[in-house]
Amino acid sequence: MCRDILDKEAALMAAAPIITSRDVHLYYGKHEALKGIDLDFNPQQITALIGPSGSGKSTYLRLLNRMNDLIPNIKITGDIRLYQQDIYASDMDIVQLRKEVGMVFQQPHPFPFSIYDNVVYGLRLAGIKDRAVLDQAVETSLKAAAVWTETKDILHESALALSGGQRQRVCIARVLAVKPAVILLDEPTSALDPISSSKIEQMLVDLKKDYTIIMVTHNLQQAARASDKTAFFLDGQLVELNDTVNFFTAPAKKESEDYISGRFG
Ligand SMILES: Nc1ncnc2c1ncn2[C@@H]1O[C@H](COP(=O)(O)OP(=O)(O)OP(=O)(O)O)[C@@H](O)[C@H]1O
Repeated sequence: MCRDILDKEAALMAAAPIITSRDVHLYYGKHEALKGIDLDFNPQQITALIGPSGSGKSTYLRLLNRMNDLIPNIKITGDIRLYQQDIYASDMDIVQLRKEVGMVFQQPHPFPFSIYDNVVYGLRLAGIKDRAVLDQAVETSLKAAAVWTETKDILHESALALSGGQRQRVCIARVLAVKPAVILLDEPTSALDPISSSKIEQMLVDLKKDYTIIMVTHNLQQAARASDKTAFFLDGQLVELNDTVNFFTAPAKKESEDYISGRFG
């Protein structure tokens, strides 16, 4: 779908945003959790979504690959586009959308299969059976996710036997294997120890040359170290989107300054 309509390379060369969102509102029943979000995401950048608990970061992130769709009593208005295509259009192929916009969750939960079978899961779903193609995808994806060295000799052992940090990197490899354009991460390191967290952080920085990365994080140091742009959410609104360096050194809004200096949240 999307790639056929607007060439990905052209979008990259023009540095046009890959995802645009305009006046996005989301209601859980009567509760307005997002109150008119305008936010774009550029290729080859990491954008950190930060803000206090309940400010709407995860809700917004999940909108970008329609993970909220099955929640009862939900109402979404506004316009969200991937490669200029309305992802909430009635003819949107959601399987294809989720291939383009992959998601990594907070808890590192691989499937209860081998490491190999985890990584090729999406490819097999897409009908790919050629062993050489699958083998190559496993190696490339595990290398890109910085977990190849630890797993190359145990590919056919259970992914559940790995440490939390290794499991999370296998989950990231599983997403990378289907070659998405965008990777969404919802607090990907909050369940991990500092060493595992920093490996994942470094890996994301290495990956950004090939992806658009959008990450919810509560860790302000992580946002400051790893992201190019920071989007600060408060009470369902986007208070400020800024270059990360500017956000943390000279925020444009008083609420941002209060948040990063620990005055609330
Ligand atoms: N499935 C749901 N049903 C009803 N209300 C929800 C649901 N998910 C989130 N909310 C509400 O929407 C608001 C935003 O929640 P959301 O989880 O997006 O915030 P967040 O900024 O990601 O918070 P946290 O940092 O704690 O994860 C909150 O008031 C929350 O209670």
